[in-house]
Amino acid sequence: MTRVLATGTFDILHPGHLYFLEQAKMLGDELYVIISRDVNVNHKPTPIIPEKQRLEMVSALKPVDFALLGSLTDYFEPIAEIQPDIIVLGFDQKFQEKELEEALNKRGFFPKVMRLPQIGGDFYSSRAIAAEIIERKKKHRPIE
Ligand SMILES: Cc1cc2nc3c(=O)[nH]c(=O)nc-3n(C[C@H](O)[C@H](O)[C@H](O)COP(=O)(O)O)c2cc1C
Ligand SMILES: Nc1ncnc2c1ncn2[C@@H]1O[C@H](COP(=O)(O)OP(=O)(O)OP(=O)(O)O)[C@@H](O)[C@H]1O
Repeated sequence: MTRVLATGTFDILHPGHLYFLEQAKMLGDELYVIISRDVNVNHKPTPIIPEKQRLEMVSALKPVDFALLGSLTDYFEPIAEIQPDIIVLGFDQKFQEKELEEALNKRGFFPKVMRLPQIGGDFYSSRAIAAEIIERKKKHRPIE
């Protein structure tokens, strides 16, 4: 049994997320997904969708066997529980493969870390969807 782990915010779901999770699942037999905690999303605007709802939606996706909320304080805590054989990184995740692998090795974990590709599409990004909603709202605002 090969256990794959993917991580992310998954705020407003789109086919880019689905592609990422499908590719991840194809690398092994079971796919675990860690959902970022609201308080830990500091590298971009705070998610619109609260963490429990993000978890509920990701859990329901076909490639996902088990999704869970991440730790509030220690990113290595869920890794110890899950014991993944492979950790996948998305095309835009800031972690570097080698650095992450070294940090994991220091703590006694030896998964393979792999970077997955991007799939293009106009609304294949949560922020692009949010930006479009704001633009349309502006256009349809009645003239005062
Ligand atoms: C190996 C690994 C473990 C992670 N564990 C947690 C965690 O326990 N709690 C959390 O809030 N975020 C955790 N994250 C962070 C994210 O889920 C995500 O990578 C981060 O928010 C940036 O990616 P995004 O912009 O695609 O959401 C982890 C990330 C990695 C790579
Ligand atoms: N178009 C895409 N193609 C492939 N992977 C994607 C795509 N969009 C998101 N992902 C991956 O899905 C995971 C979760 O992504 P995240 O929650 O950051 O969504 P996002 O749409 O990239 O968000 P934002 O637009 O706010 O940056 C990340 O690993 C990310 O690389």
